[in-house]
Amino acid sequence: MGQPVASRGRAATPTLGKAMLNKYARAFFTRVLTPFAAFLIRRGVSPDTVTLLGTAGVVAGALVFFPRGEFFWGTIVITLFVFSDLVDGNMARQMGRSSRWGAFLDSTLDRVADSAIFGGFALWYAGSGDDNILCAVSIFCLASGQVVSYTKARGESIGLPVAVNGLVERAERLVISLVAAGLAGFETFGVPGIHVLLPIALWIVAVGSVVTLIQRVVTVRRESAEADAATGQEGDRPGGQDNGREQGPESAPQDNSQDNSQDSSKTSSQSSEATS
Ligand SMILES: CCCCCCCC/C=C\CCCCCCCC(=O)OC[C@H](COP(=O)(O)O[C@@H]1[C@H](O)[C@H](OP(=O)(O)O)[C@@H](O)[C@H](O)[C@H]1O)OC(=O)CCCCCCC/C=C\CCCCCCCC
Ligand SMILES: Nc1ccn([C@@H]2O[C@H](COP(=O)(O)O)[C@@H](O)[C@H]2O)c(=O)n1
Ligand SMILES: [Mg+2]
Ligand SMILES: [Mg+2]
Repeated sequence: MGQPVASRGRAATPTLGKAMLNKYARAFFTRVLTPFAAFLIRRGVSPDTVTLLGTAGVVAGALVFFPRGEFFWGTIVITLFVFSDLVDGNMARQMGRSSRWGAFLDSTLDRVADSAIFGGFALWYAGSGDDNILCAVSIFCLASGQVVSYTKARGESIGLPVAVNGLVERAERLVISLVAAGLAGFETFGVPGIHVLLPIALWIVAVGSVVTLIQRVVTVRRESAEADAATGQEGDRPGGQDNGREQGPESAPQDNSQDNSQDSSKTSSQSSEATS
């Protein structure tokens, strides 16, 4: 235990295909948000509170405004709250209290927030937006985003490094769709034709998610074949460890305490992101 199966006996696999925002923007926002995170800590606020309130704000912004076509104000409210996702981890690290529970809560509530955002778009197009195809594209963005996240979570839970993030990970999905929604909201203030940005963004997120899904599935396929070859296991033998549910030592959830001295709850791939 401790190290992903596929990386045992060789150097740690670098994370390939790192998405642009996680690579370049995270460090910038970490610097900008660190004083605010320190302020919240001094006021006795906990990282879990920030995670919960941030998610509640995103969900409220998305489900109150988007179904009514109020994209400008919806985006403003969501933007105010969505950065809590960078603040909570920042606080936990400053406090030296990064935890597995915190990692679980953070990722789980990310899924809730994403569902509300793309669900809000779907509700608009199903109602007054009156466009069945864009309603379907919004639902596709919602579902494919969840599946993209699941591939990494499941791959890591069966002990693989999943050393790829792919073209469009969560930060890209959010930035592309929210910038477009915010700008589309200017239609209400008299800017003609700008609402077309939202459909364009949804199509980009939908296609990008498919590409990302393929990148991750191909990576997990390769890594699991390598891991099975290295350990002499057959992944598809009858009654065998077909899916990691039988928790032998090779398939047990990782103890990442060796991976990242600052954050024992990070997965191996998150560790490589954090250190690059
Ligand atoms: C003139 C006005 C125009 C009006 C329109 C403009 C409005 C502004 C619009 C949008 C800004 C949206 C910003 C959204 C930023 C989102 C940042 C964020 O939440 O990033 C999340 C991520 C956190 O990492 P985690 O480790 O918690 O997440 C993991 C990850 O998501 C995995 O993803 P997946 O596998 O699904 O791919 C999950 O698997 C895992 O479970 C999960 O835990 O942070 C990053 O990734 C770091 C990068 C942050 C980049 C932020 C970029 C912000 C860019 C532009 C902001 C512009 C702001 C302009 C404001 C203007 C206001 C008028
Ligand atoms: N309530 C929380 C939230 C997060 N964490 C830790 O932060 C990591 C995520 O960092 P972000 O910069 O992406 O927010 C997460 O893996 C946890 O280790 C926490 O402990 N408690
Ligand atoms: Mg977070
Ligand atoms: Mg998060």
